[in-house]
Amino acid sequence: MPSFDWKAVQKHILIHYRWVFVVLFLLPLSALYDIYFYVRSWLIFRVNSAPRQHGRRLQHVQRQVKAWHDSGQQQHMCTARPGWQTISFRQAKYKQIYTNISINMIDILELDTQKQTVWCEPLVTMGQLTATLVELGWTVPVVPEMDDLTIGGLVMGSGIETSSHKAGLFQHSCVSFELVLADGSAVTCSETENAELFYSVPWSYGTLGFLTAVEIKIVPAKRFVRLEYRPCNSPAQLLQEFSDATKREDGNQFVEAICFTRETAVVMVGNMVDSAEPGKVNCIGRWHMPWFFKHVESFLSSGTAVEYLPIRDYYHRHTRSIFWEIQDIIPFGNNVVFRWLLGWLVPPKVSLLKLTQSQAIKELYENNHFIQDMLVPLDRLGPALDCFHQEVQIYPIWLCPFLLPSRPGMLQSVGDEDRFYVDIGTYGVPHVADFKPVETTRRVEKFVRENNGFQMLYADSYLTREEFRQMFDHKLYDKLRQQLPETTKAFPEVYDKVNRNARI
Ligand SMILES: Cc1cc2nc3c(=O)[nH]c(=O)nc-3n(C[C@H](O)[C@H](O)[C@H](O)COP(=O)(O)OP(=O)(O)OC[C@H]3O[C@@H](n4cnc5c(N)ncnc54)[C@H](O)[C@@H]3O)c2cc1C
Ligand SMILES: NC(=O)C1=CN([C@@H]2O[C@H](COP(=O)(O)OP(=O)(O)OC[C@H]3O[C@@H](n4cnc5c(N)ncnc54)[C@H](OP(=O)(O)O)[C@@H]3O)[C@@H](O)[C@H]2O)C=CC1
Ligand SMILES: CC(C)=CCC[C@@H](C)[C@H]1CC[C@H]2C3=C(CC[C@]12C)[C@@]1(C)CC[C@H](O)C[C@@H]1CC3
Repeated sequence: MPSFDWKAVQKHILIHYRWVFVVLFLLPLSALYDIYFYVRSWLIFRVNSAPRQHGRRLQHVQRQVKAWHDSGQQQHMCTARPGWQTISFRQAKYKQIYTNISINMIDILELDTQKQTVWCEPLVTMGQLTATLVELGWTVPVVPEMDDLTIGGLVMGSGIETSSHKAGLFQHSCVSFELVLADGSAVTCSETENAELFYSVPWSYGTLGFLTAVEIKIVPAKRFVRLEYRPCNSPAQLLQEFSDATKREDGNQFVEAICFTRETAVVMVGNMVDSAEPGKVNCIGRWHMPWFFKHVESFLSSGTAVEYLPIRDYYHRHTRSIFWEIQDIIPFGNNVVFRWLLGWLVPPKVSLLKLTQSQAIKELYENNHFIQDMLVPLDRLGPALDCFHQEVQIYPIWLCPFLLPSRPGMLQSVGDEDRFYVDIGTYGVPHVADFKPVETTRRVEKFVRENNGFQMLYADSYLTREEFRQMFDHKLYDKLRQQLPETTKAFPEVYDKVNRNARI
């Protein structure tokens, strides 16, 4: 009588019935968390207590860094933000070894409508910022999609959205940064003050100093986004439609595409408007509405169409379904009965999914899942889609164009001129026979490197240190690390924080 393989049964349940735990526990917990921080942020902003608290919090960060300095600088430093709270695929191993500096700065400090900027602390999230600004008729030029993305992570890492073909990456909307350096001094930098530091902060992953405030441009927000859906039925049609929409000078404030197969895609072009045509408003963000990407897919059969989305519904259109990742977590999540009954609790927080994932789930995502955002020159989109199709065959694919301005810093486009790039986002289960995470990812990384592209570093990066330095221009970064006080003692290099071996 063969013995019963309890471990196999347990693994099967943990993987195939994860939705039970997610629906019964994580969804309610996530909702409670969001309600608490929404009310807290609303109150703090209304009573305007944040600016006074900021000075105290800044001194707290400085004191911690000076204490590290006085204790003999035994270990590198990093922020104390728990790794499970970050919108990155893994948790940072170094947080258990380095000296953790608490930067619990989570408030919007000041909105200056004359200067048209907003001052934020680094743990302000995109959901918090849009909820505050849009109500007042303002927004920021680039609103990265997911609610829980923080200003600190989007500056020190990277941020992109469908307005990036006009406004660049999130970093290109930033006017100035306030940082605490390795000697405990607080400095501000901008294009006119400490400019080399200003250009080196983006993509530095907290290895030049601790970010304590960011000044970001604001632009007027209108009530709706007029969104035009343009189905494409061949790769050639997609490339033409997507490139024309991206390069068009006037209009097209928002451009993105979702590829549903190698042949089919929907290009979406949007513009902010103050009023909507009757009967064409789609409040896609409402709890009971379908997942956005499923709604977009329906236009492949119904043809070109125009809708008007309330602006916050548009900004966070992929949030409820975590792009399309939720289908692997709650497979029936788009079912109309589930949506009407429990849709108001969705999505589970990425942080809690990270915090509670079992070893079986981690192994499943390690060996049968691929999550990457690769940034390639727009004129290499065709070969890039061929490469992704050959290597992983994951659909949908998210395409988001962006303008990379010619500026000093880690991201240098070929020929030192402003250049259009495209973010190719692939998140899901590979459908190729011989998927091997390391070998496959390294082949894709090689394609991206050879085509003057970049890898978004929230994902698993298998680049060697040499390959990483080929992909990202370290000239100014290395100069700053030598010039800034105590920096090489205080912080590792970016590579040491983002390569796959630095994460679990
Ligand atoms: C149900 C649940 C869900 C959670 N989900 C998240 C999450 O998605 N993101 C997350 O950062 N933490 C999350 N947390 C972690 C939360 O920050 C911890 O409970 C933390 O230890 C609370 O710290 P505190 O008691 O000092 O509260 P507080 O001092 O009020 O909060 C401090 C910490 O909470 C987090 N935080 C506070 N406000 C925000 C904000 N506006 N945006 C992002 N983070 C903020 C930051 O990590 C911050 O360091 C969650 C916790 C629970 C119980
Ligand atoms: N639409 C988009 O653009 C999306 C982007 N992303 C990714 O998510 C990331 C943002 O995730 P989020 O959770 O907000 O960021 P994280 O907390 O993951 O931070 C990213 C990096 O920035 C560093 N950092 C963050 N805050 C500070 C600070 N105040 N001072 C110094 N260093 C800091 C962190 O250092 P440390 O490790 O020391 O804490 C970490 O290395 C982006 O970088 C992007 O790659 C994900 C989804 C969508
Ligand atoms: C639009 C850009 C630039 C990036 C989008 C990236 C996201 C789709 C991923 C970033 C972190 C990822 C995580 C997961 C899904 C996809 C992301 C949100 C999980 C929730 C998948 C399930 C695992 O158990 C936990 C993962 C945490 C990180």
